[in-house]
Amino acid sequence: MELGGRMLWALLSGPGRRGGTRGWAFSSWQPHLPLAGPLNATEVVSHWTAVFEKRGIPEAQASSEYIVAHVLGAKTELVEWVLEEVAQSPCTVGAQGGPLILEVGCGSGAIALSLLSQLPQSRVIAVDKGEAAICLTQENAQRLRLLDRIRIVPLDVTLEGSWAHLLPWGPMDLVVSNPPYIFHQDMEQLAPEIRSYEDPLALDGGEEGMDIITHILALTPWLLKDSGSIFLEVDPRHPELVGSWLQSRPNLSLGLVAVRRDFCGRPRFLHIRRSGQQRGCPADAWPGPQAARVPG
Ligand SMILES: C[S@@+](CC[C@H](N)C(=O)[O-])C[C@H]1O[C@@H](n2cnc3c(N)ncnc32)[C@H](O)[C@@H]1O
Repeated sequence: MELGGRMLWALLSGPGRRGGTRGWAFSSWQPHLPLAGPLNATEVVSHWTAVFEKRGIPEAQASSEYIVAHVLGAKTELVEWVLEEVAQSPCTVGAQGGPLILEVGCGSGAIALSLLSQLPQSRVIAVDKGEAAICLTQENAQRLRLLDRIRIVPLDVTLEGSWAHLLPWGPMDLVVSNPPYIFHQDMEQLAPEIRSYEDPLALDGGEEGMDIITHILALTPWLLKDSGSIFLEVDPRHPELVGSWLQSRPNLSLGLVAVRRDFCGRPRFLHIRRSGQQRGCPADAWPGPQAARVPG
């Protein structure tokens, strides 16, 4: 966090800033576009994406977003939302006093392990189909001494019948996922270094980016408690698509109850709940697919 803060501070300080005794390599950069304030986060991201591109910095947009998000403390949006829900809703507390959580596509384990460290009564099942991801989550859990509350399971959610052994603790209170959600046609537009080094299966969500998302949702009648919730990170086009998909499948008893935006204002996080709960909608409640169109 401190590094990100220093980096953005140095970046925003513009030409001439030398970084004092903690000199920073970027501090002598001469931005090509003047930064006129006040700026919002999106404008800062755009500005530095352009500068990074000009300088040949790899993953210009992603790097710029990452740094700005980090500085603004927005990097863990999804995790924070889950924590808020747990704090507010007695329904999400499992028999042990903390929610039982399933993470689909755990990658390095960042989401699962953040939740476990914040929820000392909680237990997590983390699944991923990638062997490297499983090993990494295992390593990180060990390093953080959280192994006693996490089960790390190699599993492809698209394979039928693989779920039975996933419920040693019974149905889950929460399902959390940052699944592969990039639209297939957008994969070509990814930066070359992402295409070269990232496993496309970790990112490519199929034609409309919904392949893994719909598998997760379709499995929830077996995996999720009646009062359970699903939190997903998605593409900005997905709130509308997922809302419509759920409306056409009432047998799943799932409703999109809230959407949150990322620090750039894009609708990127979904809260889906199994019906049967009669709670009021939160302030950021999902207005329905028709109202959800993002202008421009
Ligand atoms: C976008 S990454 C997210 C990683 C991590 N949760 C995070 O937020 O950084 C998606 C993850 O989903 C996993 N994945 C992709 N398809 C899957 C499938 N069919 N079943 C289980 N995991 C899958 C990938 O291996 C990858 O680790």
